[in-house]
Amino acid sequence: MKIKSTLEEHFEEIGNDHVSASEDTPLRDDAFILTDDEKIARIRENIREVMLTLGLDLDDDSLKGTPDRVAKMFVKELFGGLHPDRRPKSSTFKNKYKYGEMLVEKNITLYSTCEHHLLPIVGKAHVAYISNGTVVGLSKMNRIVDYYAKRPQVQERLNIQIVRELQNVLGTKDVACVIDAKHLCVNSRGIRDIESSTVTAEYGGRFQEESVRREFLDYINLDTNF
Ligand SMILES: Nc1nc2c(ncn2[C@@H]2O[C@H](COP(=O)(O)OP(=O)(O)OP(=O)(O)O)[C@@H](O)[C@H]2O)c(=O)[nH]1
Ligand SMILES: [Zn+2]
Repeated sequence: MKIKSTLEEHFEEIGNDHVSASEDTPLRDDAFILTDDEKIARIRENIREVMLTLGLDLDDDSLKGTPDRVAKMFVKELFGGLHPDRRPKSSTFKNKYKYGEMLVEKNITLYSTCEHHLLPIVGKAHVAYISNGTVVGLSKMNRIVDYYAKRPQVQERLNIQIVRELQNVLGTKDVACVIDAKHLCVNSRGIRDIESSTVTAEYGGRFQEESVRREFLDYINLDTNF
Protein backbone atom coordinates (compact mmCIF):
# COMPACT_ATOMS: atom_id res chain seq x y z
CA MET A 1 0.00 0.00 0.00
CA LYS A 2 2.79 2.38 0.91
CA ILE A 3 4.50 1.80 -2.40
CA LYS A 4 1.31 2.49 -4.34
CA SER A 5 0.68 5.83 -2.70
CA THR A 6 4.30 6.95 -3.12
CA LEU A 7 4.09 5.96 -6.79
CA GLU A 8 1.03 8.11 -7.24
CA GLU A 9 2.76 11.07 -5.61
CA HIS A 10 5.73 10.52 -7.90
CA PHE A 11 3.58 10.62 -11.04
CA GLU A 12 1.93 13.82 -9.87
CA GLU A 13 5.36 15.36 -9.39
CA ILE A 14 6.81 14.53 -12.82
CA GLY A 15 3.60 15.10 -14.77
CA ASN A 16 4.28 15.37 -18.49
CA ASP A 17 7.88 16.41 -18.18
CA HIS A 18 9.90 13.54 -19.70
CA VAL A 19 13.29 15.19 -19.58
CA SER A 20 15.45 14.13 -16.68
CA ALA A 21 18.40 16.32 -15.79
CA SER A 22 20.48 13.42 -14.51
CA GLU A 23 22.52 10.89 -16.47
CA ASP A 24 21.46 8.27 -13.93
CA THR A 25 18.29 6.31 -14.52
CA PRO A 26 15.64 7.94 -12.31
CA LEU A 27 15.12 5.24 -9.68
CA ARG A 28 13.12 5.43 -6.51
CA ASP A 29 14.82 4.88 -3.13
CA ASP A 30 12.73 1.76 -2.57
CA ALA A 31 13.50 0.31 -6.02
CA PHE A 32 14.95 -2.93 -4.65
CA ILE A 33 12.86 -3.54 -1.57
CA LEU A 34 10.76 -6.07 -3.46
CA THR A 35 12.42 -9.25 -4.70
CA ASP A 36 12.22 -10.13 -8.39
CA ASP A 37 9.52 -12.70 -7.62
CA GLU A 38 7.48 -10.16 -5.66
CA LYS A 39 7.77 -7.70 -8.54
CA ILE A 40 6.67 -10.36 -11.02
CA ALA A 41 3.60 -11.16 -8.88
CA ARG A 42 2.59 -7.48 -8.72
CA ILE A 43 3.18 -6.77 -12.39
CA ARG A 44 1.27 -9.92 -13.35
CA GLU A 45 -1.81 -8.49 -11.60
CA ASN A 46 -1.29 -5.07 -13.19
CA ILE A 47 -1.04 -6.49 -16.70
CA ARG A 48 -4.13 -8.60 -16.02
CA GLU A 49 -5.98 -5.41 -15.13
CA VAL A 50 -4.82 -3.71 -18.33
CA MET A 51 -5.97 -6.65 -20.44
CA LEU A 52 -9.31 -6.95 -18.64
CA THR A 53 -9.88 -3.21 -19.04
CA LEU A 54 -9.27 -3.58 -22.76
CA GLY A 55 -12.03 -6.17 -22.75
CA LEU A 56 -9.88 -9.22 -23.41
CA ASP A 57 -11.03 -12.66 -22.31
CA LEU A 58 -8.35 -13.98 -19.98
CA ASP A 59 -9.89 -17.44 -19.98
CA ASP A 60 -8.84 -17.77 -23.60
CA ASP A 61 -6.15 -20.41 -24.03
CA SER A 62 -3.75 -18.13 -25.82
CA LEU A 63 -4.23 -15.07 -23.58
CA LYS A 64 -4.34 -16.59 -20.14
CA GLY A 65 -0.57 -16.90 -19.74
CA THR A 66 0.15 -13.38 -21.05
CA PRO A 67 0.15 -11.47 -17.72
CA ASP A 68 2.71 -13.91 -16.32
CA ARG A 69 4.82 -13.87 -19.50
CA VAL A 70 4.88 -10.06 -19.62
CA ALA A 71 5.69 -9.75 -15.91
CA LYS A 72 8.66 -12.14 -16.19
CA MET A 73 9.82 -10.46 -19.38
CA PHE A 74 9.77 -7.00 -17.75
CA VAL A 75 11.64 -8.01 -14.61
CA LYS A 76 14.11 -10.56 -16.00
CA GLU A 77 14.63 -9.43 -19.57
CA LEU A 78 13.53 -6.02 -20.90
CA PHE A 79 14.22 -4.17 -17.63
CA GLY A 80 16.70 -6.63 -16.09
CA GLY A 81 19.44 -3.98 -16.33
CA LEU A 82 17.80 -1.89 -13.61
CA HIS A 83 19.20 -4.25 -11.01
CA PRO A 84 22.76 -3.46 -9.88
CA ASP A 85 23.37 -7.19 -9.30
CA ARG A 86 23.25 -7.71 -13.06
CA ARG A 87 25.95 -5.16 -13.81
CA PRO A 88 28.57 -7.07 -15.82
CA LYS A 89 31.87 -7.79 -14.18
CA SER A 90 34.40 -6.37 -16.57
CA SER A 91 37.67 -8.27 -16.49
CA THR A 92 40.53 -5.96 -17.32
CA PHE A 93 44.09 -6.84 -18.28
CA LYS A 94 47.39 -5.02 -18.32
CA ASN A 95 48.21 -3.72 -21.78
CA LYS A 96 51.52 -5.64 -21.81
CA TYR A 97 51.74 -5.66 -25.57
CA LYS A 98 51.68 -1.82 -25.45
CA TYR A 99 48.95 -1.48 -28.06
CA GLY A 100 48.59 2.29 -28.13
CA GLU A 101 46.06 2.79 -30.90
CA MET A 102 42.31 3.08 -30.82
CA LEU A 103 40.28 -0.09 -30.32
CA VAL A 104 36.80 -0.10 -31.84
CA GLU A 105 34.05 -2.60 -31.07
CA LYS A 106 31.54 -1.83 -33.79
CA ASN A 107 28.07 -2.98 -34.79
CA ILE A 108 27.09 -4.09 -31.30
CA THR A 109 23.45 -5.13 -31.55
CA LEU A 110 21.30 -3.05 -29.27
CA TYR A 111 17.77 -3.73 -28.08
CA SER A 112 16.37 -1.27 -25.61
CA THR A 113 13.00 0.13 -24.58
CA CYS A 114 11.83 3.71 -24.99
CA GLU A 115 10.88 5.01 -21.56
CA HIS A 116 8.17 7.29 -22.93
CA HIS A 117 6.09 4.62 -24.65
CA LEU A 118 7.64 1.31 -23.53
CA LEU A 119 8.21 0.39 -27.16
CA PRO A 120 11.41 -1.13 -28.58
CA ILE A 121 14.52 0.74 -29.62
CA VAL A 122 16.54 -1.38 -32.06
CA GLY A 123 19.91 -0.46 -33.43
CA LYS A 124 23.68 -0.61 -33.29
CA ALA A 125 26.18 0.78 -30.83
CA HIS A 126 29.79 1.47 -31.75
CA VAL A 127 32.24 1.77 -28.89
CA ALA A 128 35.90 2.85 -28.90
CA TYR A 129 38.67 3.52 -26.44
CA ILE A 130 42.35 4.30 -26.31
CA SER A 131 44.13 2.32 -23.62
CA ASN A 132 46.21 4.09 -21.00
CA GLY A 133 47.61 0.81 -19.68
CA THR A 134 44.47 -1.24 -19.08
CA VAL A 135 42.50 -3.25 -21.64
CA VAL A 136 39.08 -4.79 -21.26
CA GLY A 137 37.83 -8.12 -22.67
CA LEU A 138 36.09 -7.45 -25.99
CA SER A 139 32.82 -9.11 -25.03
CA LYS A 140 32.58 -6.90 -21.94
CA MET A 141 31.85 -3.92 -24.16
CA ASN A 142 28.89 -5.77 -25.69
CA ARG A 143 27.78 -6.75 -22.18
CA ILE A 144 27.96 -3.17 -20.89
CA VAL A 145 25.86 -1.98 -23.85
CA ASP A 146 23.31 -4.72 -23.18
CA TYR A 147 23.15 -4.05 -19.43
CA TYR A 148 22.32 -0.36 -19.79
CA ALA A 149 20.00 -1.07 -22.75
CA LYS A 150 17.91 -3.35 -20.54
CA ARG A 151 16.23 -0.39 -18.86
CA PRO A 152 13.56 2.04 -19.85
CA GLN A 153 15.76 4.50 -21.71
CA VAL A 154 16.16 7.60 -23.75
CA GLN A 155 18.94 7.12 -26.26
CA GLU A 156 20.95 10.09 -25.01
CA ARG A 157 21.15 8.72 -21.47
CA LEU A 158 21.93 5.20 -22.66
CA ASN A 159 24.81 6.60 -24.71
CA ILE A 160 26.23 8.51 -21.73
CA GLN A 161 25.85 5.58 -19.32
CA ILE A 162 27.82 3.26 -21.64
CA VAL A 163 30.69 5.74 -21.95
CA ARG A 164 30.75 6.51 -18.22
CA GLU A 165 30.88 2.81 -17.32
CA LEU A 166 33.75 2.09 -19.70
CA GLN A 167 35.64 5.15 -18.46
CA ASN A 168 35.38 3.77 -14.93
CA VAL A 169 36.39 0.25 -15.93
CA LEU A 170 39.36 1.40 -18.03
CA GLY A 171 40.48 4.30 -15.85
CA THR A 172 40.60 6.70 -18.78
CA LYS A 173 38.41 9.45 -20.23
CA ASP A 174 39.37 8.37 -23.75
CA VAL A 175 36.16 6.49 -24.55
CA ALA A 176 33.53 7.15 -27.20
CA CYS A 177 30.22 5.65 -28.23
CA VAL A 178 27.91 6.29 -31.17
CA ILE A 179 24.44 4.77 -31.30
CA ASP A 180 22.28 4.56 -34.41
CA ALA A 181 18.84 3.21 -33.56
CA LYS A 182 15.26 3.03 -34.64
CA HIS A 183 12.56 3.92 -32.15
CA LEU A 184 9.36 2.00 -32.75
CA CYS A 185 7.44 4.84 -31.09
CA VAL A 186 8.46 6.94 -34.10
CA ASN A 187 8.41 4.17 -36.73
CA SER A 188 5.26 2.20 -35.94
CA ARG A 189 2.93 4.68 -34.22
CA GLY A 190 2.61 8.46 -33.78
CA ILE A 191 4.31 10.05 -36.77
CA ARG A 192 4.89 6.55 -38.26
CA ASP A 193 8.09 7.41 -40.07
CA ILE A 194 9.50 4.00 -40.86
CA GLU A 195 12.72 5.29 -42.42
CA SER A 196 14.08 7.61 -39.74
CA SER A 197 16.63 6.57 -37.17
CA THR A 198 18.31 8.44 -34.34
CA VAL A 199 22.06 8.94 -34.00
CA THR A 200 23.62 9.99 -30.71
CA ALA A 201 27.26 10.27 -29.74
CA GLU A 202 29.33 10.81 -26.63
CA TYR A 203 33.02 11.62 -26.96
CA GLY A 204 35.27 11.55 -23.91
CA GLY A 205 38.85 12.79 -23.51
CA ARG A 206 40.91 12.59 -26.69
CA PHE A 207 37.85 11.77 -28.78
CA GLN A 208 37.01 15.45 -28.54
CA GLU A 209 40.01 16.09 -30.82
CA GLU A 210 38.86 16.34 -34.41
CA SER A 211 41.41 13.86 -35.86
CA VAL A 212 40.75 11.18 -33.21
CA ARG A 213 37.00 11.51 -33.63
CA ARG A 214 37.42 11.36 -37.42
CA GLU A 215 39.42 8.14 -37.19
CA PHE A 216 36.70 6.54 -35.07
CA LEU A 217 33.92 7.65 -37.43
CA ASP A 218 35.93 6.36 -40.41
CA TYR A 219 36.17 2.92 -38.78
CA ILE A 220 32.41 2.78 -38.30
CA ASN A 221 31.68 4.32 -41.73
CA LEU A 222 29.65 7.21 -40.41
CA ASP A 223 30.44 10.39 -42.27
CA THR A 224 28.21 12.59 -40.16
CA ASN A 225 30.09 15.24 -38.17
CA PHE A 226 28.64 14.74 -34.72
N1 LIG B 1 15.04 12.88 -26.83
C1 LIG B 1 14.44 11.68 -26.96
N2 LIG B 1 13.14 11.64 -27.24
C2 LIG B 1 12.59 10.42 -27.38
C3 LIG B 1 13.30 9.22 -27.26
N3 LIG B 1 12.44 8.19 -27.47
C4 LIG B 1 11.25 8.75 -27.72
N4 LIG B 1 11.31 10.11 -27.68
C5 LIG B 1 10.29 11.13 -27.90
O1 LIG B 1 9.60 11.43 -26.71
C6 LIG B 1 8.52 12.28 -27.09
C7 LIG B 1 7.35 12.11 -26.17
O2 LIG B 1 6.49 13.17 -26.51
P1 LIG B 1 4.96 13.29 -26.12
O3 LIG B 1 4.39 14.43 -26.91
O4 LIG B 1 4.79 13.34 -24.64
O5 LIG B 1 4.36 11.88 -26.60
P2 LIG B 1 3.37 11.56 -27.79
O6 LIG B 1 2.13 12.41 -27.69
O7 LIG B 1 3.17 10.08 -27.81
O8 LIG B 1 4.21 12.06 -29.04
P3 LIG B 1 4.29 11.51 -30.55
O9 LIG B 1 5.28 10.40 -30.57
O10 LIG B 1 4.77 12.70 -31.33
O11 LIG B 1 2.92 11.04 -30.92
C8 LIG B 1 8.23 11.92 -28.55
O12 LIG B 1 8.55 13.04 -29.34
C9 LIG B 1 9.20 10.77 -28.84
O13 LIG B 1 9.62 10.74 -30.18
C10 LIG B 1 14.68 9.30 -26.96
O14 LIG B 1 15.40 8.31 -26.83
N5 LIG B 1 15.22 10.55 -26.83
ZN1 LIG C 1 8.84 6.34 -27.40
